[in-house]
Amino acid sequence: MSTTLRIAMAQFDFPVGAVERNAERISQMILEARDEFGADVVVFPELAISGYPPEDLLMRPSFLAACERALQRVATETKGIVAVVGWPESVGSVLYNSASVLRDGRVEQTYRKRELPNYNVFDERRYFHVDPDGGSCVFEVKGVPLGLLVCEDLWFAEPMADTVREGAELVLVPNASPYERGKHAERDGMLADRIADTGAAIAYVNVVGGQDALVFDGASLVADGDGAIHPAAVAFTDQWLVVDYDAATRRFTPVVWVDDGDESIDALAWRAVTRGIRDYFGKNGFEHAWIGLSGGLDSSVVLAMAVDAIGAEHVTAVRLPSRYTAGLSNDLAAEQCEALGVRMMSLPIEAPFKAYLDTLAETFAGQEPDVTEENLQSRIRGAMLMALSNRFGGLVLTTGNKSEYAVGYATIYGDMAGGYAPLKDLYKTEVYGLAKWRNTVGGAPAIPRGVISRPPSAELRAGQTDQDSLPPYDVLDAILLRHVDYEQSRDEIVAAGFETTLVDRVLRLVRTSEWKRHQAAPGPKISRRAFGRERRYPISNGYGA
Ligand SMILES: NC(=O)c1ccc[n+]([C@@H]2O[C@H](COP(=O)([O-])OP(=O)(O)OC[C@H]3O[C@@H](n4cnc5c(N)ncnc54)[C@H](O)[C@@H]3O)[C@@H](O)[C@H]2O)c1
Ligand SMILES: Nc1ncnc2c1ncn2[C@@H]1O[C@H](COP(=O)(O)O)[C@@H](O)[C@H]1O
Ligand SMILES: N[C@@H](CCC(=O)O)C(=O)O
Ligand SMILES: O=P(O)(O)OP(=O)(O)O
Repeated sequence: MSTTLRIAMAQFDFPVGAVERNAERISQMILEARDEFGADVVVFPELAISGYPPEDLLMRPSFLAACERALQRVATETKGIVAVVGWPESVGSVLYNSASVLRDGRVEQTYRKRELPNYNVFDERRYFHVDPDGGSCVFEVKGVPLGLLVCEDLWFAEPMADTVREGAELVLVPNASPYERGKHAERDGMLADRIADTGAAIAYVNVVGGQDALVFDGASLVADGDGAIHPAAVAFTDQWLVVDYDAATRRFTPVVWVDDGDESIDALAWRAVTRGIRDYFGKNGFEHAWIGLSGGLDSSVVLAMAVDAIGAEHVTAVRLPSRYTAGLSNDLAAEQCEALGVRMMSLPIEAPFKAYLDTLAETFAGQEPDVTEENLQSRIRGAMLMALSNRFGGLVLTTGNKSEYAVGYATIYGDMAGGYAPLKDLYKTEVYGLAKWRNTVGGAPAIPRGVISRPPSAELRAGQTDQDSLPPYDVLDAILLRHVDYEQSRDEIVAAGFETTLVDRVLRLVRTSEWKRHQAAPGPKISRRAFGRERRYPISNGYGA
């Protein structure tokens, strides 16, 4: 008779640095997996003890010692079940990204990750080593030989091939794989390759949750030994996934498994950003968001995201009209707050603006007004919003999008003020797409139609629109996508048909606004190349192409 293994996959958030809390939850979850699901094996995501990525916490001996103690404590909970738990394993002065097989109250085997990602957002070689004598990890449960790999290992053929050569028929893979657009298809393709090479089945468990500028989607997977990849589990949601694995057929049957209903690009991006907001607030002890609401697209989308993330009762919109603010702007802001049930305040900035101008009048005598006066208004707004957060608690959500960050079209210490930047990795054209998508999700439009149809404007001088200073966003974004996300040079972009002077201008703006991005708030990465942690350019930079 064929053996069936019940496998519980813990697609949950294990916050970075919360070692004691993580260990306690892991211990409870092991018991839950055994007693409620009848699981034979329970698998946790990569580095579940420390959270991922622990960054330079890994340089603190006391942190590493706490992780080791936590793992040993968790091991004592493993009676009648096998648990796979990831942790940073310190051996003398050497550190490994490890996952241990815990059974019968002890650490039975420890596997050390072989492929350490060191590109894009990953920095693992800064901390971890590869064990030259490491080898594969194969262990039996109810007579079925299981293998163990960690995340990046699966993106290469060799570790899986070695593990299967050592006898594994089913390979368990704890992951900390951050979301970015197109990642689900990439993972499916990679799983298909590994199975085509080896014929072994795979259980892929990914962590979920926002961690500063990263958002992990979970979207865990199982794939049968014949290559059939089951639909991903619902993304961005903490949940147990339970499957039965039939050792004879090497196939999985879902027991507790919810497929992702809407995997459209916009739906996933919205859920990524709202999860990012929720976890940034939750993990940093904030409950309330303050948003300067202008009646323009960006602040309107950020407001709707904040409401979806933390609830309307935890969001305040602030209208900060100036002498240049159109009546329509104030009306649209009010319309949205009414539709979403958000409290709205109005703090006109005319009086402080006039006071600044009066105070500077003598110093600026004979000078023509320019961006100086424009930026003053933006800075007054920033100061007001920060004052509200200082007095009443909470965080200011800043509203800049990727197009604006790319070309420096935002005022430093002005509208760049704030703790978290939800749109930081979304080009303006993508923000339009998300606004339209969100309005299809039922109920009254979350983003007033009038906001979507009006031309974008900073409203910092009479009759201003973004297109006075910038090319149309569809053209700008197409150039930025090539240059920022695909690292194309000036010549390549010009060869693709864009006007030379425009390309030169845009690339110069990107180069000369690097310093602004270095001072910008974090925001969730959802593209293939995000500013901040991923695209790390020098500020002082003599390379112009
Ligand atoms: N999203 C919007 O629609 C929006 C909102 C506000 C402002 N804006 C626009 O953004 C622009 C902001 O103007 P800006 O960029 O001239 O003003 P800024 O004040 O944001 O930046 C210029 C200042 O930054 C400092 N600086 C310049 N280079 C630096 C470097 N390499 N290192 C450190 N500091 C440096 C200098 O003090 C300089 O005066 C304006 O065109 C404004 O209309 C757009
Ligand atoms: N009138 C306004 N009231 C509140 N907040 C405002 C107002 N105008 C601008 N803001 C804030 O600043 C950013 C950037 O504004 P742009 O209109 O893009 O220059 C905006 O998203 C609001 O948060
Ligand atoms: N290529 C992997 C690396 C993740 C890791 O090893 O943590 C991913 O992005 O999913
Ligand atoms: O930043 P906002 O909200 O004012 O949006 P826009 O730039 O589209 O006017």
